[in-house]
Amino acid sequence: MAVQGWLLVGVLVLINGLSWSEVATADHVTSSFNRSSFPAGFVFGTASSAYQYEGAAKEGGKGPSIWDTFTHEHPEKIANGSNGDVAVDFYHRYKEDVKLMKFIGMDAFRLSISWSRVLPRGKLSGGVNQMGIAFYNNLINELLANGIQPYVTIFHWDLPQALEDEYGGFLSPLVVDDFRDFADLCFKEFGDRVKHWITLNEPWSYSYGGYDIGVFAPGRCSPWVSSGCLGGNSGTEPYLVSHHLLLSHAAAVKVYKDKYQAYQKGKIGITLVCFWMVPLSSSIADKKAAQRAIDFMYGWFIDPITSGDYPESMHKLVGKRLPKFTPEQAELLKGSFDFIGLNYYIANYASNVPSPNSVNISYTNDPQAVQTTVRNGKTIGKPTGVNGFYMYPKGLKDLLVYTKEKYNDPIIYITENGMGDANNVTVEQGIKDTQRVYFYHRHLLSLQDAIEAGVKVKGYFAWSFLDNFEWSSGYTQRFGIGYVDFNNGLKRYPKRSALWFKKFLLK
Ligand SMILES: N=C(CCCS[C@@H]1CC(=O)N(Cc2ccccc2)C1=O)N[C@@H]1O[C@H](CO[C@@H]2OC[C@@H](O)[C@H](O)[C@H]2O)[C@@H](O)[C@H](O)[C@H]1O
Repeated sequence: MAVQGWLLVGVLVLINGLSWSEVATADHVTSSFNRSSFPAGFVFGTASSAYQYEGAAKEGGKGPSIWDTFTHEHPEKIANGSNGDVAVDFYHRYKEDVKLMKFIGMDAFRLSISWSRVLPRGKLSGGVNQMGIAFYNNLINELLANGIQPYVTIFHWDLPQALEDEYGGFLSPLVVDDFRDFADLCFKEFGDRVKHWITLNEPWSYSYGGYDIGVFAPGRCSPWVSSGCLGGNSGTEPYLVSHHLLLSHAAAVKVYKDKYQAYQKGKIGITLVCFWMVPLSSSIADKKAAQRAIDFMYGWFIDPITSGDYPESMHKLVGKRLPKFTPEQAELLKGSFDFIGLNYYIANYASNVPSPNSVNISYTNDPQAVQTTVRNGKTIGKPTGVNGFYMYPKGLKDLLVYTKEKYNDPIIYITENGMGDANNVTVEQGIKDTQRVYFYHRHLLSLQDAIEAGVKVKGYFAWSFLDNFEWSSGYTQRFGIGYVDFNNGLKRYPKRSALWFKKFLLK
């Protein structure tokens, strides 16, 4: 749908008996809360990832990724057996979509590079796919031509299948040099225009999803966790994979700082995810359990890149199963970022597990903390369209203040924040996402509180720009501020939330 279409929809909102102020009021927005409520230069954007958006899975010289393999070989692991073969066809429609981002008034767009689109065989020695390089150059140039800054994630889980086949991907230390070479290629080809780099998206999710519970590619876990896993050990492999993810991150940062940053003058960081953890009771045991839950989800990664080692609680509870950094690796990791990217979605209650499971050893069981969402019959927040996900805006501020106080007051970008709707209503109903407007309004108020508390947050990215392929949920959940009609040519429509952002972002 061209921009004119979105403009028309905007006008229709007015004609449809709802003036801006009525829409605004109806959508919990006061005209006093808007872009100017944030520091000058604060960046507002939306986020995406290659496998969830691009489609063209076998086009333009792209090689297979583990997500292409996982969705095709194990459709039972994805809702409705769907996949990212076409996704939302961003590969072909990016120019139209960039115009829509401009229509909304976004300052930036977060995208990821498909490793196997630029290096089909995963390694430099396997050859660079110039059509892949051209796609990302065209996309970056289109964004810049429309006044939108590209924030680029180098790895958003879509490992080339060739590297999984050759040495087990991130289970092997061999991945570090190949990731370093991939990152180097990205810096060389795009770094003259890309000034914000994110090495990894949510290493926690890649390890936990792919190797502890096996719901994500490559679908590994212990047999007692799930009979559907394709081999694996939930007590050891998540720790090995995260170790190699961290070493890969550090290697890429070193290359950027040694070879490019001085003259390209960009910044580099990593995106981590953390649920805020609320002790289920005021007992010391539950307060300690909440801290352990944060250590095992967030400290697992932010501790090594700030102190050069894993959290003490992980050493204590994981023991010999936790890999060790050499002194040289620790030095490479310490301070390996200019900013921290943080993805925030939900909070959970955490409570102590009094009798640890010594038989079923896994990453999930190691923290001896169980996460729930109900206390005294009341859920932790308002429900969303995603089972088990409840709104907890205060957790965003709490997580930010925790990071400021515990990790030496780093520069932070919120690189993802959003909520999902169930994909079970008509288009007309789906675009009236007043709950999402409420979600964003409340979370931006919480973000404003964090900034007022002195947290150095420099930007905020809504997940997501468009409804897209939501991993194991396929297309059954909609996270976009832009609606995609999967049953009618992937047409795009602005949701109420997109129009709310347009008003919020007016300069
Ligand atoms: N999806 C994740 C993390 C998945 C961790 S592995 C396992 C699978 C899963 O859905 N969840 C729950 C979850 C979801 C979101 C964040 C953390 C944890 C898991 O813990 N993170 C960000 O969340 C965004 C929203 O994810 C959806 O969250 C609800 C899920 O039901 C749905 O499958 C997932 O795509 C993704 O689109 C982004 O690509 C990704 O960076």
